[in-house]
Amino acid sequence: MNDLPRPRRFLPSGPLRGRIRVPGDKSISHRALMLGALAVGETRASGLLEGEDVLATAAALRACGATIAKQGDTWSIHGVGVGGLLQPENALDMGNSGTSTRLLMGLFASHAITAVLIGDASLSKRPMGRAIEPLSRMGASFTPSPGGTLPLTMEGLCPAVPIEYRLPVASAQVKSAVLLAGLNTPGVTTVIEPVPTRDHSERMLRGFGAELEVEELGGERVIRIHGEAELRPQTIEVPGDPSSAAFFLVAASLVEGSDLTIENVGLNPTRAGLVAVLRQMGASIEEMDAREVGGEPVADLRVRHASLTGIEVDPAIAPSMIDEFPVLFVAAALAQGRTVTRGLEELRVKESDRIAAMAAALTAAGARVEETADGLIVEGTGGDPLAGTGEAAAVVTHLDHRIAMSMAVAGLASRKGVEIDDTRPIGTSFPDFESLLDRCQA
Ligand SMILES: O=C(O)C1=C[C@@H](OP(=O)(O)O)[C@@H](O)[C@H](O)C1
Ligand SMILES: C=C(OP(=O)(O)O)C(=O)O
Repeated sequence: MNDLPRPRRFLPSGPLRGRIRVPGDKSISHRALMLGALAVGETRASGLLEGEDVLATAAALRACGATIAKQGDTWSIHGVGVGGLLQPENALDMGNSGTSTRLLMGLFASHAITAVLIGDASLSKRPMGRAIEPLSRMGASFTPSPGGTLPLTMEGLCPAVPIEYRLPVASAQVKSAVLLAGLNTPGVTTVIEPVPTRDHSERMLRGFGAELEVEELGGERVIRIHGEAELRPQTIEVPGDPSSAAFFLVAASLVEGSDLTIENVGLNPTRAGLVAVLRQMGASIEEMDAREVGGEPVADLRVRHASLTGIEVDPAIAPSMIDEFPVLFVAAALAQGRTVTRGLEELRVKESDRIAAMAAALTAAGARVEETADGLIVEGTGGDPLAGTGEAAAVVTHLDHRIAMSMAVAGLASRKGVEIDDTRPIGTSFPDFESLLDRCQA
């Protein structure tokens, strides 16, 4: 990130129209690089997200011996083989990325290497204990900063010890960390998921040839990975990121006259919660040309302006739209009536405390919002633009890309605009967000 904050005012918008493509899925991009780095031979990935978070993963894997380079539109990854990661010489900078940190902790845990992980001010506040706990049981040792945060030093163990681990929090990052550690661990490593979370790791591990079984047992998902795996290099096409498409789905729903098609959006059921919730609120979202890309369901989404109505969001759907709540709160702020969300404690340990940050930001923008311990209650305007007192509402983003983009969308549906204190964090997941938004308003 450059040194100086980059503020921007997002002004009331005319209709959003045309056809756009959002960049590649962030979760899938991280995993493509990691599994490519563990396969012997060349993996090729197209559509890879070139956001700062994914580039942090690429840099860390290079420091551990993988060769990763872009050739034209395709990324080429020459892996070192499972068990072949080298000791990095310097501290690995994870930037703003929780996914890079926790998944790489998993990879390193079963390699005989020592690694130092550092991150930015936001990442350095986030809890790493959730990954440290199971990985310690597998034999890795960790020296985190007080509170279980970065910077931390870790030492992997080879051979590590296989475990059976029931996830105490619904976290795809923790699940993936244990599965990735299991790749280089003798025997079978088992993760039990009481609540299903995104399953990109499972899909891609299988795609690379790992022996992995998923069983439904008494309402839980039991995932078993057979260790000392050999991964075969793959050609991967990364679908568009539904978490990035989310901002445009809400923006086009809110702004009158909009008719926008977002091409090639990943619609894995463990990620598609927002589409279902917006439809429940009355949104007009049509799925066209449903197909499979890179082992993931994908469609083009046509979204047209519609009047939204507030709902009670079922907490069970939360994991499948966990990163989309900030922008859902914006949709709720413009809907008719009250929207109630619950069961969202996890939002408090993302890049920022997303419940508190969105409550403050939306209140500044003139919305009526009540913060609870585990969610927000939002009284919508019934479609009237958000009107704060005085000039454009000033919003603090706390180094959180999703707060910045959500409040940019709020600006489009406001009377006087919304002033974001810093747009730089957007580059972590969606570098061309602003230019795409400008383009479809033209
Ligand atoms: O596994 C992943 O790629 C992710 C899992 C989620 O985090 P948690 O595992 O902390 O819920 C999500 O919020 C994050 O953006 C990406
Ligand atoms: C929570 C997020 O990412 P991460 O945990 O990888 O920082 C996100 O992208 O919203």
